[in-house]
Amino acid sequence: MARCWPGTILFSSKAPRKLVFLFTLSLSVTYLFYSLLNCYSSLQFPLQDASDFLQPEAAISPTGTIRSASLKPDTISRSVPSQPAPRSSQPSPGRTAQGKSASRNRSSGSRSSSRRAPQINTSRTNNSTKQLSPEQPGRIGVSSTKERQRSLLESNLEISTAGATSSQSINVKSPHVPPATPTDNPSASSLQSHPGFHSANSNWDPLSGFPSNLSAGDSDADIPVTVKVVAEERSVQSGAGNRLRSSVEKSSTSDRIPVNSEKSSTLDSDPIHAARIEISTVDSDPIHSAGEKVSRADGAAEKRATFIFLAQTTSTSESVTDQLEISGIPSHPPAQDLETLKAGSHLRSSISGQKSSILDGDLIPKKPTKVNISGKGPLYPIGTETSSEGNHTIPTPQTSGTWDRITNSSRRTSYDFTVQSRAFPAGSFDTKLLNSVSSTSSVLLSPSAVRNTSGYNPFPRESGKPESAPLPITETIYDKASHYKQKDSTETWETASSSAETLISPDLEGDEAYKSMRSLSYWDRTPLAATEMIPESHTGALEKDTQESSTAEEELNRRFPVNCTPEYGEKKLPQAIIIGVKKGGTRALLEALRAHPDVRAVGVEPHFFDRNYEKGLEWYRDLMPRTIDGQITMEKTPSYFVTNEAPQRIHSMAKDTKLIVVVRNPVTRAISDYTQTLSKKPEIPTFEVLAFKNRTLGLIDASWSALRIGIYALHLESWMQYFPLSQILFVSGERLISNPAEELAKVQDFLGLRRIITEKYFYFNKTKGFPCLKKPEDTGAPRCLGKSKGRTHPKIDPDVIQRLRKFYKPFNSMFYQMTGEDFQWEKDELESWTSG
Ligand SMILES: Nc1ncnc2c1ncn2[C@@H]1O[C@H](COP(=O)(O)OS(=O)(=O)O)[C@@H](OP(=O)(O)O)[C@H]1O
Repeated sequence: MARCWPGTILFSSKAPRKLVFLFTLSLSVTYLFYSLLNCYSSLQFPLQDASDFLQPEAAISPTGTIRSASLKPDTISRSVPSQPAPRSSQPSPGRTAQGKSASRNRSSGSRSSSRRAPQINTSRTNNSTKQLSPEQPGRIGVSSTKERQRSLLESNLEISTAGATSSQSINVKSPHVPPATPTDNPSASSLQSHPGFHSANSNWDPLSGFPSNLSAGDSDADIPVTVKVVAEERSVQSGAGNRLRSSVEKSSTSDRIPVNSEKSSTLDSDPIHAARIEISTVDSDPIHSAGEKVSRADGAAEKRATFIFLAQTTSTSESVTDQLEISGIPSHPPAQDLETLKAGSHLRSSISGQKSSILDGDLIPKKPTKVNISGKGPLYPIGTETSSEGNHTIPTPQTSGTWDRITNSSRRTSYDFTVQSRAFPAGSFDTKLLNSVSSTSSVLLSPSAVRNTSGYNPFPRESGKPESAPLPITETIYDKASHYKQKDSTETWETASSSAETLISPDLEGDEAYKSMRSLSYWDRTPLAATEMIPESHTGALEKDTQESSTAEEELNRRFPVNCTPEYGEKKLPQAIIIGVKKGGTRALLEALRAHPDVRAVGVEPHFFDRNYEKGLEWYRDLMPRTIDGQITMEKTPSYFVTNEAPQRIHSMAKDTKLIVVVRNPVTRAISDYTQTLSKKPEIPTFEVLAFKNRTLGLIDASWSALRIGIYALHLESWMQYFPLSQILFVSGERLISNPAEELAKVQDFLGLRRIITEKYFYFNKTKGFPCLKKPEDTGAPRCLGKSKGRTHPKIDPDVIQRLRKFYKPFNSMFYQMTGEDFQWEKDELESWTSG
């Protein structure tokens, strides 16, 4: 071997010295050249290590084209054969098999981003080559890594022109992408710790929220589900010069399609900037084909789609906070596609993935951070007799981060997540609990209804006059309130009667009502602090939705403002919130609590977590009354209970917030809800008409908000994903009327308050037909709630009531199991049914 080396020959032979010198020189020059080359390349690609989580960026239009302002149309139209992707990026057979196995135990760590990175094969001819450099105008998601450039070189890039604006349509091949499994899913633990669920199912799938010991059912379950994902990146900056740019890509195991364009703006004049991106599999590629279908051994099936969302914030400011909210909205397909899904099938979707960011700046080390993202949608019963639409959001914990001391720096974040929808055919549940839910096969919950209470129109049909005559429903409850401590009837009647009169002021509507925003409690007429009144600037934010708002707000607006603000204490965010349910008795409870010296509550419903969230926590805090040490701040907004975003939002405000839900027989609650709407819109159709999709077939319209709100088990599930049950108190709306002191004792204990509001505080007012509040030792006048509380309900067809009872029965029993408490609504109904 040594003999073959030219140097050996050179030195062994009697070569001239000049030749030896030349040989040595050439070796040195070569070495020097390679050293310099090496040095240059490391200067060129200093962020190579960041390539793990940075995706190749492109200015992506909604139609799937890449825009680059610097490209000239005449130079970019071409199509080139693809070249093989590098071996490291090819899906290995093993990995593909792994993906198809639908293993739910896959760790998120197994999803290396290098595998996720799209392999883009590009071909270039002559001057057609377009370097997709970060600095190009109109570009997003900057990544100048060597890895990225290699990807681009190896990509299959189809470049075409589109009118005056140059654009490239990108056809990116992606390797197999197995979805991540969240390592920490709070929903799983809350479900598992729940007594009802725990006893019925020892093993719960943390991702799907289904029992993992499902028995096999129909294996032909298809999942005709489309998915829309809304990702929103916000940057809150403290100085000028911030810019936020975002782009998004959708990918699946089989392809990767850019679906949305850059959003970019400077934040100088727009301190809270939001880049909102909607990705939909519907537009170009339904999940049928884009997503991967996985047949499962337990008879269920699932589809997945993976999305990548890139965001970049460039900053010259001192500090930046950025937040991301993702919600997946799986939607059911048109009714005809649903035929494959048998009645009793269930659908559930989840979202899981990771947020990875890197800070890139002079003062900041390039250290990637990773945050897991996960969320789970509600359990959806699906039947063949359903509406043509249906979707639901998947509540996803908001991720946020703050970066400080930034000068000319940028943060690049990639969100890589998988939306997974799983359908479980009828009969695949072997638990009594879920079978009872499956039996309500004619129910499909309407998407818009579930997603957004305020925007939902509960009366979409032809209007008509209600046919039924009024019937005072509350009477039956009072007849049963045998242990109720009544005051001397004559005295009470007169006092309460006049008291009630003084509470009823002339009707004020709209602006007028808001201008006269009052904060005086119904029961406690001690003048409230001015701070309890909504500031003028806030009133616009509390605009009423006449169909969905509670009347409490309206009535509060009729009170006279009293300006005697105690200037001591401070405004705090609420530590306890009455989150529901509408028409459950929430006002009665709050007003009773306000008589407690250690409770301070805002009189109106702030609707912060459903309608005014974008106004920020400071706005919310400002609505609150001042408190001193030892006092708790409260508010009530009953619509929170049915607002999908509310649990996550309240959790992100303070995860130890105490939640109170006043629940009431869902049938009576629905009638009460309807009565409220009827009082404002007498022209609406009858209850009987609105309650059915098809009355002949007996199909209940569960998308009607008045009925949907009463499916407590469904809504509670969303809350259990964020809060342990020990943090939620369920108050019986019926007992709040029949024995308010007892319910108040429970509430005070739950809130850690002294038991001050006792039976001495209440008396039953026969005229009002409800308990009213009095001060202990008979000081002060008795106070009853206003006339919008305890309305006379219209008489409803008994057959309709019967059908509704049947409809709610399985949901009620599920709710009893979830809460560990039997609210006895079936028993109440039976009694009122037989006695009536
Ligand atoms: N003490 C007392 N006085 C009057 N009304 C009482 C009381 N306690 C509970 N209730 C019941 O409260 C029902 C209204 O519930 P909410 O206050 O939650 O309604 S709202 O959502 O705020 O609009 C209201 O419903 P309707 O009877 O249908 O009007 C009452 O039944």
